[in-house]
Formats: sequence, structure tokens, C-alpha cells
Amino acid sequence: MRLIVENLACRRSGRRIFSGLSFTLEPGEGLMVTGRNGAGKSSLLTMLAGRLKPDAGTIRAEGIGEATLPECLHVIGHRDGLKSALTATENLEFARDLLGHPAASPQAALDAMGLPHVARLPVGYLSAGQRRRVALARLLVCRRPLWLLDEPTAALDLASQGVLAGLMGRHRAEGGLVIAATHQALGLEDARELRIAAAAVDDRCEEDTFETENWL
Ligand SMILES: Nc1ncnc2c1ncn2[C@@H]1O[C@H](COP(=O)(O)OP(=O)(O)OP(=O)(O)O)[C@@H](O)[C@H]1O
Repeated sequence: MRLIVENLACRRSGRRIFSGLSFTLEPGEGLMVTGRNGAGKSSLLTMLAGRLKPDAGTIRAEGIGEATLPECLHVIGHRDGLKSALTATENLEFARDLLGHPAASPQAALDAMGLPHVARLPVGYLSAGQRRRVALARLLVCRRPLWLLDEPTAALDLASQGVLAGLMGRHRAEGGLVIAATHQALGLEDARELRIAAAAVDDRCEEDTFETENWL
């Protein structure tokens, strides 16, 4: 698939967060989204996922046939989206059944993340890094061309960061796209960088409000 983003602008609760963002990603390309805390990296990923309406601009995908863009992507966000009471395998079975297009079995995905031994443990018992790896294993149980990863290395040790770099490399070699918001190098070979600059202060509203409809 090909992703085309033109003149995207983001406003959250009256504040202009960024504007004029444009980029195109061809099959196999990676994009590292960088910028200061609060610059809007997570907001950009949320918009690309179709969970936040752009203030201006367009997001479109080519080469996905009749599918919608949200049907063609995985999101791994700050929150891991795992049910603590379910085992790692049950969480992955749920994701596979919900998302469709099965690719690997939950066990194979856990093996790939170096977690074969936690398959039957409730996720609530896992360490932060292990939970993160179970969340990342979702990328493997169902095939989707666009990966949106928000700080994917958070809580990962060096070995697991290497495993993730390998997964992203293989995904891209098969024509997949990776967009990752990050403050650190990810091992995303040849990825382009999109740096989001902080919005001007006088472009912001005077009063702080918040949105609840986008909380996931
Ligand atoms: N639900 C919300 N309601 C209102 N404002 C929000 C909401 N979520 C985020 N924001 C605001 O949008 C701005 C951008 O936040 P965002 O999380 O996208 O930044 P970020 O670049 O990912 O930051 P970080 O590097 O700290 O993760 C911040 O000023 C934040 O307070």
C-alpha cells in the first residue's frame, strides 16, 4: 500500500498542535516521527488510525482495494490494550479473531517475541517489558500492511529492541509500512524522519479543556 498525507493539521481542545504536515510513504518505507513532548506525535498516529479528526488536510491510502485505512493498520500505543485477566495466548487469540487476516498462531507470535514460556500466564502477572512484547506480538497474529507504533521500545531491554528491529525490517521487506513515534533510535534502517515542530504559543487557546471521546 501507499500512504499519502497532505497538509494535515491538528487541533486538540482548541489548541493548534501542528499544521501543514505532508508526507508520502511507499511500500517498504519507514518513517520516524520525532519532536518534543507534546509536539503531537501520538496525535498524528491517532489521526492516521482514524480515531481523531484532522483539523485540516487529508489522509489517503492507495493499493488497498475496497478496504478502509483503519482495516489496514495495527496500532501499538502507550497503553498496551491487553486484558490483565486473560492469558497471553487468549489476548492474542482475541486480537486475531477481532482483526481478521490471520498470519501467525499466537504461540508462533509469542515464540518470535522470545516469550514461549508466558503463553498460559495471565498478562497481569507479566513484567512491563513482557507485557510490551505481548502487545507487539499482536503485529504478527494478523497481517496488516501499516504499523503505527507509539514509543514501541518503551520498557524493552536491548535484546527485545533488537527483536523488534528485526520484525520491522522483515515487515518492510515484504512491502509493509512502519510509522513510529519515538525519542530514540529504533533500528529502523533507512527510515525517513518527520520532525514535528512545537506550535507557536499565540496560536493556542487561553483555557485548557480536554476531550474524552478519544480516550481508548
Ligand atoms: N484527549 C486530549 N484532550 C485534549 N488535549 C489532548 C488530548 N490528548 C493529547 N492532548 C494534547 O495534545 C498535545 C499533543 O499531545 P501528544 O500526546 O500528541 O504529544 P506527543 O508528541 O506524543 O508527546 P510525548 O512525547 O510526551 O508522548 C499535548 O498538548 C496534549 O496535552
